[in-house]
Amino acid sequence: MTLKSIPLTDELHTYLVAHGAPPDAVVRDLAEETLALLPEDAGMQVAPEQAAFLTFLTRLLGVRQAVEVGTFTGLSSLSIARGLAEGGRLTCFDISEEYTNVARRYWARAGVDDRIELRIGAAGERLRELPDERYLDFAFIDADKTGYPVYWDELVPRMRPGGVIAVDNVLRHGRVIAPQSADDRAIAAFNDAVLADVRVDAVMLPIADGLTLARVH
Ligand SMILES: C[S@@+](CC[C@H](N)C(=O)[O-])C[C@H]1O[C@@H](n2cnc3c(N)ncnc32)[C@H](O)[C@@H]1O
Repeated sequence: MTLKSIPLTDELHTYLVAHGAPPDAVVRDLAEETLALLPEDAGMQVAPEQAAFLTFLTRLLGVRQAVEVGTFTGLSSLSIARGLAEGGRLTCFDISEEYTNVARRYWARAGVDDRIELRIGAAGERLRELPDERYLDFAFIDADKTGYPVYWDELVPRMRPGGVIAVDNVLRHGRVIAPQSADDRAIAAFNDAVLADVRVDAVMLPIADGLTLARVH
C-alpha cells in the first residue's frame, strides 16, 4: 500500500494543474489581478487545482443550493457557481466590500452573477438568516479560522441528508500537528470536533492546504 501522498515540487504542481481542468482566461486574470491588487493577501485564494475540484464536485453532486463562507476576490465562488445545476443558487458570505467588489466583476465576466447572492457582514450572525431547514446540497467554509466551529454549527443542521460540507486549510501548512498561533489551535480543535461529530462522515484530502469533505447523514 502507498503510505502517503507524494510531495509536490513546483514542476509537478504545474503539471498537475495543467492536466486537470487547467485555468481558463477568466481564472488566470482573476488570479493575476488579485496578486497585483492585494499582494499581501493573494495567498488566501484557493489553489487552481482546488478551484477545478470545486467545480467538479459541485457538478458531481448536482448542487442546486450552495453556501460559501469566505469569498475574498471570488475564485472559489466562481468555481462553485460554474458547477451548479440548472437553476442552482449560491449564497456567499464575507465581511469585505473591497475584496468582494473584485469578485462581483469576475462573476459578471464569467456569466454566473445571476446565480450568486452576496451577503456582507459577520458570517456567524448572517448565516442565522438562512432558512432553518435541511435544504443545502453543498457548503464551502474558507473564512476566519476561529469562526469555523460557528459556521459548522450553523451549516450542519441546514444540510440535506447526503449534502456535503467542504472545509479549507485544515492542515495549516503542516502546523496543525504543532500549532503556533490561535488560528492553528482553532483548526486543530475543529478537526478533532469534526472527527467526533456523529452527524457526518468525513475525509481529509491533501489538496493544497488540506480540504475536509464531510457528508451529512
Ligand atoms: C481565505 S479568504 C477566502 C478565499 C476565497 N475562498 C477564494 O477562493 O478566493 C477568507 C475570507 O474570509 C473573510 N472573512 C473573514 N472574517 C469573516 C467573517 N467573520 N465573516 C465573513 N467573512 C469573513 C475575509 O474577508 C476573506 O475574504
